[in-house]
Amino acid sequence: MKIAILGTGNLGYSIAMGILSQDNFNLKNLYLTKRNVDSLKKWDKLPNVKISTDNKKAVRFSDVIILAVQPKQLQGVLEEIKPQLNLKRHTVISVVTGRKINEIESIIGNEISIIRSMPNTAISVGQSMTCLSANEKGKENIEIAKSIFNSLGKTMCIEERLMQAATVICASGIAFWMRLIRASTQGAVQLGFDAEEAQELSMQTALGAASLLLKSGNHPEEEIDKVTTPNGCTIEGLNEMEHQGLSSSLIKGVKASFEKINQI
Ligand SMILES: NC(=O)C1=CN([C@@H]2O[C@H](COP(=O)(O)OP(=O)(O)OC[C@H]3O[C@@H](n4cnc5c(N)ncnc54)[C@H](O)[C@@H]3O)[C@@H](O)[C@H]2O)C=CC1
Ligand SMILES: O=C(O)[C@@H]1CCC=N1
Repeated sequence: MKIAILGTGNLGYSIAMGILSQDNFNLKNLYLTKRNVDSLKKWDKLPNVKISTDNKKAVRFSDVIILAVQPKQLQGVLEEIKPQLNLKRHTVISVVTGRKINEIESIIGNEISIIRSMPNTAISVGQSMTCLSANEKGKENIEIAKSIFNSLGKTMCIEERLMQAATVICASGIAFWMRLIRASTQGAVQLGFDAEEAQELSMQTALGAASLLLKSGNHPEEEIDKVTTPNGCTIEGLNEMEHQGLSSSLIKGVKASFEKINQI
């Protein structure tokens, strides 16, 4: 696969990290662009990686174009690369928050494959949850996007109207879960563990909880029932957390994030 990432900032960098660290990724060339390429220099020596500020050149040398710039930068980049786009050859994948497929089509047309995608930063370690939607032409090439993002985690094809919600749950969700892990770590320190041990305990326990649900297919409450000994310490802690608004604050946070994303 010949892939270009236009705008290799936080998210673009994470995607590049993921692609370059997966041994089984079918990569021929990876073209990375950004305005100041200094932070990408360490990859310049890799034989299949090219670093540049030149978006047009990156498009000419690639088949899959991943757009990873800020929302306000997208229009300029699309206008710049439009003359280089080949309707048969190129698949354009946008990971830009809040920019709809029809906005992209209004600049580069609807005869080219356009896939709107929302990965999260766990893509750098091959564990992203990535949602995908495509325009009519893009539906023919959705397998290309799936093969890229399935190599870097899991994918789900969704209706485009749900893309903002998916962004909150999966992309912002990484930050939400980090805070929960940090809070649990702080609790463990208060109970006597040193900071490093506390974080390891919290991280592995979070991974174990998610793995239990993934492997068993069970509802979280079914697993909670197995842990909550009657009159025991788990239900005592859980009920106190709920009295303090744990579930309610998470749901309100998700809603606030969703309201904000609709203003971006
Ligand atoms: N799914 C997720 O987990 C996340 C998604 N995002 C979304 O991803 C997009 C990028 O966000 P970040 O990576 O945080 O932004 P960023 O500002 O770190 O990266 C954007 C990059 O684009 C480059 N750039 C700007 N104009 C350019 C141009 N004309 N040609 C080539 N490169 C250009 C900049 O130099 C910068 O390196 C945004 O739409 C953001 O909302 C951001 C963070 C996390
Ligand atoms: O915070 C944001 O607006 C972006 C979109 C999802 C993750 N980061």
